[in-house]
Amino acid sequence: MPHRWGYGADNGPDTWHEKFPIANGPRQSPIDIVTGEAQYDPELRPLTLRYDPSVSMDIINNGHSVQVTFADDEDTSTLTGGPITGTYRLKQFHFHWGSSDDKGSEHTVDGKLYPAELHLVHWNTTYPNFGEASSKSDGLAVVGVFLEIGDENPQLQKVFDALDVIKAKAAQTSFADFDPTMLLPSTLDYWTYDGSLTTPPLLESVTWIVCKKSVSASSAQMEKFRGLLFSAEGEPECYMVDNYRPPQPLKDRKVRTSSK
Ligand SMILES: Cc1cc(C)cc(S(N)(=O)=O)c1
Ligand SMILES: [Zn+2]
Repeated sequence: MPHRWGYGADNGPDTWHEKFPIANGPRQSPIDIVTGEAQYDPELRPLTLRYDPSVSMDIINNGHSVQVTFADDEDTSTLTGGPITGTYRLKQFHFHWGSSDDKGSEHTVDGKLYPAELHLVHWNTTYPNFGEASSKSDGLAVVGVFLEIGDENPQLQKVFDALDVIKAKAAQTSFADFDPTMLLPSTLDYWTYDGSLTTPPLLESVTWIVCKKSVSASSAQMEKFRGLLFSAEGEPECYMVDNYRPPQPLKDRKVRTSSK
């Protein structure tokens, strides 16, 4: 059985470079966002996120995260504006979280870790499909939203309620009529930089758009993420926690901000 990548001691982020040498590439993600060094760019436009709940399909435990997938054969749910040109189509969203509330996000802000991070993944429709786009330098755009411990989040509760039936790796269930707009913060000011997928194959094809404002989740809701398993049915149980890559070197990149 191939030695699959993961987040454990013997297959975690520090080992990924062995099979995916791009792990040490020039535009890897996530990064620590140093707010004082982010450059305000007046040419950055507001984000336009137009999501249609009718194209949400199912929710899956993919062995690395919990992911909600969308039908992406038309421009039904799109990202335009912001730092990108053209139209990017929503493909899926997923989360990264910790084993406790003091860690879990992938991006950090002035060294601060959040308990979780939502990633809304979009692909550039100048390419024929997600697979083709994922290998192009301008192929993907991922909107990151931090989760903070606070009031229970009724919109997120629909995601948490589905987790009981997808506990093990490869489990999935239908997840229709979900509007991811409800997961977004009230204002969409953002930082943006050129980066990569944060898990293998770590392709350097992502324009990252990290929202400055976070959304809330209660500690009890966060605990539900931690009941998921990395392991499949019939395998020794391994709880899905700490599925985040730590910040990577900024190297020759600048982070821009949409607001002063
Ligand atoms: C492997 C991978 C695939 C996708 C679509 C998105 C990511 S991430 N965590 O960079 O948003 C990783
Ligand atoms: Zn992610």
